[in-house]
Amino acid sequence: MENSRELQPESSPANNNSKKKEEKKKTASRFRRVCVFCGSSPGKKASYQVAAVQLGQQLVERGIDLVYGGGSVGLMGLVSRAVHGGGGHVVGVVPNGELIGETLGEVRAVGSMHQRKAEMARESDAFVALPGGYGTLEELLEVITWAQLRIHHKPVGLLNVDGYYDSLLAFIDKAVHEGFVSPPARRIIVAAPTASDLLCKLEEYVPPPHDATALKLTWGWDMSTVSEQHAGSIYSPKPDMAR
Ligand SMILES: C/C(=C\CNc1ncnc2c1ncn2[C@@H]1O[C@H](COP(=O)(O)O)[C@@H](O)[C@H]1O)CO
Repeated sequence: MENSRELQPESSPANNNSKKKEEKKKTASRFRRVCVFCGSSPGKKASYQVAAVQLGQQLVERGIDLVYGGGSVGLMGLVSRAVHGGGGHVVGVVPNGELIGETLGEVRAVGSMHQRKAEMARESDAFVALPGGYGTLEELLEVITWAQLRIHHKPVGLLNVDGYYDSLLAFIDKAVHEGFVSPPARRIIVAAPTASDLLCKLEEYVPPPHDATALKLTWGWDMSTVSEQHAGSIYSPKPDMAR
């Protein structure tokens, strides 16, 4: 006997509703904004550039805004154009007076490079690093260090395109082995080879437990405005903990 679902015409309201539900399920994210660190150069392999575009497309598909350093060059340009071109919202955080070339979406001017990193971190619910150079590594390691110090509890993802970050991950494993990084702190870094896999892992991320000796620091600025902006934000620690 034919069941009722099979009897529904393609465009029936019942089918449309279930399609909408399916779409919502596929795109729902716990993140409002994700900060992306990536090369101001495109890199030599096409796979790095493809990954930047795919990450942008994944953000749009999941309804997540992009926060980034505001540049239009290299992988930065590719990911921001993918988000903006796909109808997503882009927030570029740029130090006053810095030459950034073409700008897309919302541009936030800050007073210095240090303020830029703080603003990008503060405005985001999670971080993703694509392949990049010194600037990318510095930004990545800073948010990892801030997570270790419990300044924030947001997930940090490494998009390990074509094994670009294998040697960094091996080095960090060595640092654990040699007693300079604790095993729980190693778990701060979430790595995956594709944007889709990485975002799925970040959605499920649970901050590691902290050892009793770990420092508990604050952001170091007045958080009142930010707390209001981020009311109901994910990973908000208990009131007695630093945000
Ligand atoms: C307009 C020109 C260069 C623009 N360069 C940058 N614009 C914005 N943000 C940048 C730029 N260079 C570095 N950053 C930040 O560091 C990361 C990339 O550094 P990397 O050394 O290339 O890995 C990136 O996430 C930015 O936040 C002149 O051509």
